[in-house]
Amino acid sequence: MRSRVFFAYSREGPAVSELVRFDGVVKKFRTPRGGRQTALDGFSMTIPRGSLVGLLGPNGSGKTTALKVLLGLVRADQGTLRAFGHDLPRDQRFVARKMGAIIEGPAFTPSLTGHHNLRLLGELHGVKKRLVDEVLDLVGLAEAAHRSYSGYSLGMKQRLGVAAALLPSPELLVLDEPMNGLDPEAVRDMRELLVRLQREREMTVVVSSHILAEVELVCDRVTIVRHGRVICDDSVETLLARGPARTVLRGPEVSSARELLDAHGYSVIPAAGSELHVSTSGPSSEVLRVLAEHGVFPDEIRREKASLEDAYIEAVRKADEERAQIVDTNKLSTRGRPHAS
Ligand SMILES: Nc1ncnc2c1ncn2[C@@H]1O[C@H](COP(=O)(O)OP(=O)(O)OP(=O)(O)O)[C@@H](O)[C@H]1O
Repeated sequence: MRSRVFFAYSREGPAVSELVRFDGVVKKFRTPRGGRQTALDGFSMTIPRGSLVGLLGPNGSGKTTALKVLLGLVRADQGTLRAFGHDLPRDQRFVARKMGAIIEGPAFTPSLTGHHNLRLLGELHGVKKRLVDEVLDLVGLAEAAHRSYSGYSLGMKQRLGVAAALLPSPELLVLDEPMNGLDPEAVRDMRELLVRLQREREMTVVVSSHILAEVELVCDRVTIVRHGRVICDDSVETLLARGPARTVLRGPEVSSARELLDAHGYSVIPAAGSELHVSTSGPSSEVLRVLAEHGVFPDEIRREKASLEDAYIEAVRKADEERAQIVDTNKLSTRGRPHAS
């Protein structure tokens, strides 16, 4: 039989396939100088039940704010948010019981052991000691459970954070940058843990991250946020299939090729071994034509499948282009408007 921790599937009748839906959510913060900082600007996304969602976006794009709104830590100014078939913030208390989270790093008492820290948190949720042992085991900290938290590595601290988030037996686990600052081994442990929670425990997991290669490996869905708006909310498969292909150029002339292609609006990433990765929605021959017209001839050219990084950079570039066009159009229409007399 399933343990109590994870026996959390819908008791409200048929399973809701869409666990969360943000629709046009707006959040503006007051700044110390009395201004307004827009963190969410019509934010819309869905979280399907059972998915492992990667929430991506540049620093300050609104990821943490969106997660805080979902968790009831911040109140939206406009828009609608539904979770588990309930409206938020109206039914926040009901929905809160179904979610576990780490936002901006968990706070633990350094002098206490991992086990003791969790016992104290467990008392808040009214959970039994057995459950504390179970979550510690699940995150791979059973052996280190009775060591003091201050001696834990960063990876162990992050996993203890996940263990704490699992204490309320959540259906939805929300983790803000759980892989931040971890070494490759700890990243791998965290990746395996997330996949296990999703596949074996049937949990829905949302992770915000800047580590695109990891997101590509573990997530089945990606939401990209830019300037408080969602510019892509899709399965990783669809995003990669729809995204640009990559033309790889190699040779001594790649730095001039980079300048040229940059100037022609291509997304260009320099890589190791004098390689240049060029995201292209059209055929590689278009890239070669631009180079040849300027007398630049790479030694080697090959075409590769795009990575999530290519798709991400392309999505952000397109969104910025569209935004710049809207700004230009607004400027023109303001200039063209007759002055009030
Ligand atoms: N409490 C607050 N008061 C004022 N401004 C805030 C507050 N919280 C967030 N912001 C601003 O809202 C915007 C979005 O911030 P948020 O933390 O949601 O971004 P993020 O995508 O999570 O960034 P990062 O990747 O750096 O964690 C930023 O401009 C930030 O400075």
